[in-house]
Amino acid sequence: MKQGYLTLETGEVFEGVLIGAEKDSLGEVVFNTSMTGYQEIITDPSYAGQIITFCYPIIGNYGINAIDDESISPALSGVIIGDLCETPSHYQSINKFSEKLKQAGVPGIAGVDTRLLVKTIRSRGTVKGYLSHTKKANLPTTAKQEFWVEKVSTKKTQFFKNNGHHVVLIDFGYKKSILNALLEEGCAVTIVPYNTPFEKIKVMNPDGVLLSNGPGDPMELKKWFPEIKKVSQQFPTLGICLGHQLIALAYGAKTEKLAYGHRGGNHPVKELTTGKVKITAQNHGYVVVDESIDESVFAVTYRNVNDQSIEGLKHQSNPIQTVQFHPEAHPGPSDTEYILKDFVKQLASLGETVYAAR
Ligand SMILES: NC(=O)CC[C@H](N)C(=O)O
Repeated sequence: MKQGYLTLETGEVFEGVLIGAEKDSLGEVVFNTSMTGYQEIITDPSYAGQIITFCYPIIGNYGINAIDDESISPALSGVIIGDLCETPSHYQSINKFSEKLKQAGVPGIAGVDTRLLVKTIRSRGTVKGYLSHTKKANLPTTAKQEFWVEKVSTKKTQFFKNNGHHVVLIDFGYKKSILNALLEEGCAVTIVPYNTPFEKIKVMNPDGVLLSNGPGDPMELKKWFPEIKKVSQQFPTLGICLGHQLIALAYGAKTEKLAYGHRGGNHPVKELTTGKVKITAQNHGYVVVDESIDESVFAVTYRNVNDQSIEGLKHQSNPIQTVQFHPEAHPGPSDTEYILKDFVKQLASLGETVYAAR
């Protein structure tokens, strides 16, 4: 195995051995604290452009199976792990973690002191890093700014037939588990590209619309805020993660970047109406700014127990709900799967809703 290096823009260099695809890679170095679920994590399109550090020390031990991919292929820029297991043991395993990376063209580095790296990111804030086979004094500055949503969103509209309500899923980089959750509830689902205008969605005559998760800074989608607002004014709407941020922005709120993001499977979130705490799966670097919420338009429904950040919003008069966390889980706890179920259930009761004048 070849020696490799991770150079952070703040100057620290971490050594290890290169795994996966043989290529250098630049990305935002983030960390995920989940103890399981590496397959779902590397295939979550929201990680496009990022290099993930796995906090859990052993990765690859239960292999890769045929069912847990969250997308067609990993879109992330790299992985950083402690111990790589090359002898997986699980009855469903069909591949090795390192092989999966190689096949997807994703480079990685193993044998890294991930504990020290995570401590570094926690003190520095999220930093850019460069994965390569040589030590670098500086990060490449020539890399062009990518628009990751464009890369991971579907190019074509896709239809999934079913007997229940028709939901349009706007694909900013959706996780397969969101689609599966809708299909399990009996929904017919139409997946549309991220840049589908309101008029086109209107013609599809959905019973509800779901705005998916996705990579990058939500402000990159500024051009689409008016369309998103129109969609939510016309149809019962649920926003998940990036979808949550986009709806907030479309109504005039602001987002900001967290110091080092929430990524993991045990983020406690308080439901404000009941005081109950749910344990959630999370993966986000941006949050909606508290002070920017117009409370006559949106009520805050959930808050993160650790840092009090906004985790959910509900429109004061229309059926628009958003969550910053991932109710579809995969990986992570299913405490909040009722959010997707309730979204579908309310479509039944809404029928021909007469919307309040806005
Ligand atoms: N999972 C997501 O949808 C992530 C949303 C956004 N890209 C963020 O990092 O905050």
